[in-house]
Amino acid sequence: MVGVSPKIAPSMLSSDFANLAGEAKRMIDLGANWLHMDIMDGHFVPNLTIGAPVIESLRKHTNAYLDCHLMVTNPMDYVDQMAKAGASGFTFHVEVAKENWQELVEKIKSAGMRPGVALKPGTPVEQVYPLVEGTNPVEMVLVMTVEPGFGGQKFMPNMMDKVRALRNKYPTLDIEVDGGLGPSTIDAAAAAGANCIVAGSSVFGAPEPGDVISLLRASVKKAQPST
Ligand SMILES: O=C(CO)[C@@H](O)[C@H](O)COP(=O)(O)O
Repeated sequence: MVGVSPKIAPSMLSSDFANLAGEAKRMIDLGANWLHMDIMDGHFVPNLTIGAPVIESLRKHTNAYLDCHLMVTNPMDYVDQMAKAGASGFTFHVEVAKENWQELVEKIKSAGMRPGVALKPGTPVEQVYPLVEGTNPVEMVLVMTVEPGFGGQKFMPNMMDKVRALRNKYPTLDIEVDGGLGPSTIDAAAAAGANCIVAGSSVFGAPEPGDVISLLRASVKKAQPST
């Protein structure tokens, strides 16, 4: 397997939102590569979290890569505001972009963000292939390993078939997994080929979050020895 570098991205959904800047700094100081930001609209998923104003506030306190996962029904409406707010990555859901993903990817890139596509557990992996292979491809695929909407859910091991299929087809693609990742599930995800690891409750709920971040990274490195 060609090496793709590990990116450990604590999900800030599990952080203390009242102290977001402090929590972000704590995660970066403990070795996180990215900060994973869950944007929800209360429609695509049955939960509401943060939007561009909070990203804009956080951006004043950190230079970190803000890996934004848009769990929204109309991602196109969010591109300009997220770029202006300081988002680094913009990952939209394939389920709501079947008609306009080419225009959407173009717009995300033009706005200076890195495009990614996410898929829910019930969505066949084949649906994202055209987005990875197009002339204007996405740069990351996010395989949801829980139903999107809430932290603290149980990892779905059968999603590893999707990760394996993606890694076999695309040796250098960034493949992210999100939901239920922690010390007991990381080895399965890493062995399947995931290199970008989102982890919320396992990091923020640990007595030593830095140890969990290190363990997640070590597992990805072990599975991909050339990184
Ligand atoms: O996108 C989501 C939930 O929709 C995730 O980013 C969760 O926040 C991950 O939390 P844990 O499962 O790691 O607690």
